Amino acid sequence: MAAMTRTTAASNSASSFLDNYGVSVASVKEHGLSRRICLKSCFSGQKVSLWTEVVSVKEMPQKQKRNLYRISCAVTSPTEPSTNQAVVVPSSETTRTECFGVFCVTYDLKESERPKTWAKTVRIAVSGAAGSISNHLLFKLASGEVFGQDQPIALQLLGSERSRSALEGVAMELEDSLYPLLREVTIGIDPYEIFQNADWALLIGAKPRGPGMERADLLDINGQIFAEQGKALNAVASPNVKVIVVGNPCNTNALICLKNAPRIPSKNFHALTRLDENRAKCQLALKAGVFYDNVSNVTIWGNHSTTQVPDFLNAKIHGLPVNEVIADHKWLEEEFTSRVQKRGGALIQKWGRSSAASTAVSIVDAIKSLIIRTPEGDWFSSGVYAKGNLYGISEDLVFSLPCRSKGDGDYEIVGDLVIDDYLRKRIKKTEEELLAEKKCVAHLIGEGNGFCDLPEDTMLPGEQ
Ligand SMILES: NC(=O)C1=CN([C@@H]2O[C@H](COP(=O)(O)OP(=O)(O)OC[C@H]3O[C@@H](n4cnc5c(N)ncnc54)[C@H](OP(=O)(O)O)[C@@H]3O)[C@@H](O)[C@H]2O)C=CC1
Ligand SMILES: O=C([O-])CC(=O)C(=O)O
Repeated sequence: MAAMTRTTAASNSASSFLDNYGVSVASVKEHGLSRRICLKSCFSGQKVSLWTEVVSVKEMPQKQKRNLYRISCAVTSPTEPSTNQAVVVPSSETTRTECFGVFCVTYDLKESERPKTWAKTVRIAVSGAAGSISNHLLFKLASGEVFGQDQPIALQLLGSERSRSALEGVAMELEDSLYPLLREVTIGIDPYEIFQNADWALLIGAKPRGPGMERADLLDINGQIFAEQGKALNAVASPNVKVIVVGNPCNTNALICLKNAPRIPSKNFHALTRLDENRAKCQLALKAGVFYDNVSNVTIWGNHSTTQVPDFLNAKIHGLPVNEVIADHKWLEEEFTSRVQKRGGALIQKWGRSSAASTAVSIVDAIKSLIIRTPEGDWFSSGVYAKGNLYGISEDLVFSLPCRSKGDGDYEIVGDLVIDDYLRKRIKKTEEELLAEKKCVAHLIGEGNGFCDLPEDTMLPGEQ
């Protein structure tokens, strides 16, 4: 693997020194006469701020047909200034996972510019990275808008043979954007490599439903992608990785993914229903004639499909129940619900393609909801593993529910919403749909043979 390298234990104390501080050499790449060294992480501990840079690379005599490089790393800290050396052995096989272009060089700030407080790099794996949603999302992630302006980012981008060239194009645009927080970009087609040590996995890539394709076929084709990716996450991602599944049908894909990743807590898997919540807030604001930041407590129940249940009963405008602000109850029960359910399709009719920018924004919202404390009394919607919910919903599903977070990446399900007959009937319907989808993919979640008997009106929001 040309891009994979390791430091030899026999070299000297440098590799263990580097390891101790969370720094390792990720790759050595030849560019004409020069060699670019990719450091795996720039680490800042709580007690000492460290800075690492490769100051020289010297080719050593060939041994067993491999090049050895002696890399001198200057590692300095306020308390422990030191210079060490490590020997790096690039292996001879070739892989398609590699650090990209400018991201293979050491990030090199002047002493006076070195931030004192930067945290350990957050590793974000993104699948479907050359697709439309990613084209908006990646730049938001790299800019610091999501994780904060003192948080270095590594983007690990998963594509396929199909998108290989486009993926390089994406990485070139990231290069040209000169984001100071973006320390690494790796691109590749093997989830076992791209998901290595991922702290977040944003699973966007999925096959769109083609003309004449049955939903059952879509469930099976995409289910296989998510089963494989679940296995890869299980094998190589951070044990506490947070996974947001966007690729449709996202609830069932998320269920497949978590069932194939037993090492990772099921709680860490989400299906994106935040776009639906945002759409619902917008419609309520429009009807009430208020700006949308006055709308809160909006829940999307169930599946990201046209059976989803946008909840106006528990929602609030200006802190008041929606029912008290919008007198037109017929509109709420009929038009509002259907508008939110079909908003994706309405947009496709206008644009000629499905929501990409607003989906990227909603992924950002979904991440922020987990890393920032939920405002007192409010909640957000996410498709989560429905274990321990207080609403009598089948446990073994990924179901959109009201959630609240302390901002530590974790969340709890909010258990005290009012469910009236109107809501109950509709929640039942979306639950039945998810149970039917689950039966279709039984073969992908270790529950025997898949058998598909889907309700006729099962659709994605973008289908009409
Ligand atoms: N949950 C939600 O709220 C929303 C979900 N979505 C869903 O997100 C997904 C991505 O949307 P978007 O980025 O607009 O789509 P694009 O078509 O622009 O990109 C999708 C990517 O999926 C990958 N892919 C994986 N397997 C296949 C396959 N068998 N055939 C074709 N492409 C494949 C492709 O990348 P590669 O070749 O690199 O694998 C492609 O770049 C879709 O499933 C869409 O339905 C969209 C909007 C909202
Ligand atoms: O159906 C689609 O692919 C798009 C989608 O999920 C949405 O707009 O909510």
